Amino acid sequence: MLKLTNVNSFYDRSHILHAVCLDIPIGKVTAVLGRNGTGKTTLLKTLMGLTDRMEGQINLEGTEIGKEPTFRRARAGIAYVPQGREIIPDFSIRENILMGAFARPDGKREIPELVPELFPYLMDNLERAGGVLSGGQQQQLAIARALAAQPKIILLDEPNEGIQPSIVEEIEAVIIRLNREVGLTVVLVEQNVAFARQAAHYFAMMEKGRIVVSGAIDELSDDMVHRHMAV
Ligand SMILES: Nc1ncnc2c1ncn2[C@@H]1O[C@H](COP(=O)(O)OP(=O)(O)OP(=O)(O)O)[C@@H](O)[C@H]1O
Repeated sequence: MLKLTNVNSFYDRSHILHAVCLDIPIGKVTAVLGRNGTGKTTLLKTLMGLTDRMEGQINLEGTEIGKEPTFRRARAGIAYVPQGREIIPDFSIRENILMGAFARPDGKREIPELVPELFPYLMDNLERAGGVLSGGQQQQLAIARALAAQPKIILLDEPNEGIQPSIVEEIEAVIIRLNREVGLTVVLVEQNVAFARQAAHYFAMMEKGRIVVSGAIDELSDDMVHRHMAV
């Protein structure tokens, strides 16, 4: 279990997450849902230690990690694919992928073995600059970079945002495979409820920095979606 207990999180003096308690089961997909600005990205950043300050506990399979710096959380097996992807445009595909390898437990810098299978385009174009890729290819690259750390848990922030529809289905299929076939634990921030229902086992709905309802995905009712996600 990745377990958050009474987590409060801050940017400078702005108090964004309020008393968040959430159990994220290992080996499953948990979807984090909610309107824009409700703190979904902040929840992922807090798990990575990327907000200015946090109070409360984050426990990963019995070890408290809430006070650890980001690189130790990465070494502990948590990888982060940020919203907007944050590819370095002047670095090649290879260099962008290998940036993720800094957190590999054995210190090796290698293209992860899943890349040829999941993202053949990237494998065939390793020397191309990251900046010339389409949004969908950059999303693939950001996932490949996360996999280079050999993570146990992958945090995905709106992986389909701004991606052409033809590639959305490919990315969705990869996310499902990463869980069902590779066995990764996935925390998925998602606006597309249909995909969340398809991919996730559990959900957490956020409103104003709080988790207002959570549970098994088949307990996510249309009424909850309407109440907490309609604009
Ligand atoms: N670096 C920052 N400094 C101060 N406030 C911030 C910062 N980043 C985000 N916020 C604020 O924190 C709140 C939650 O933002 P967050 O990005 O976590 O929401 P979100 O649910 O992920 O929204 P979106 O779907 O738009 O990404 C918002 O009010 C936002 O303005």
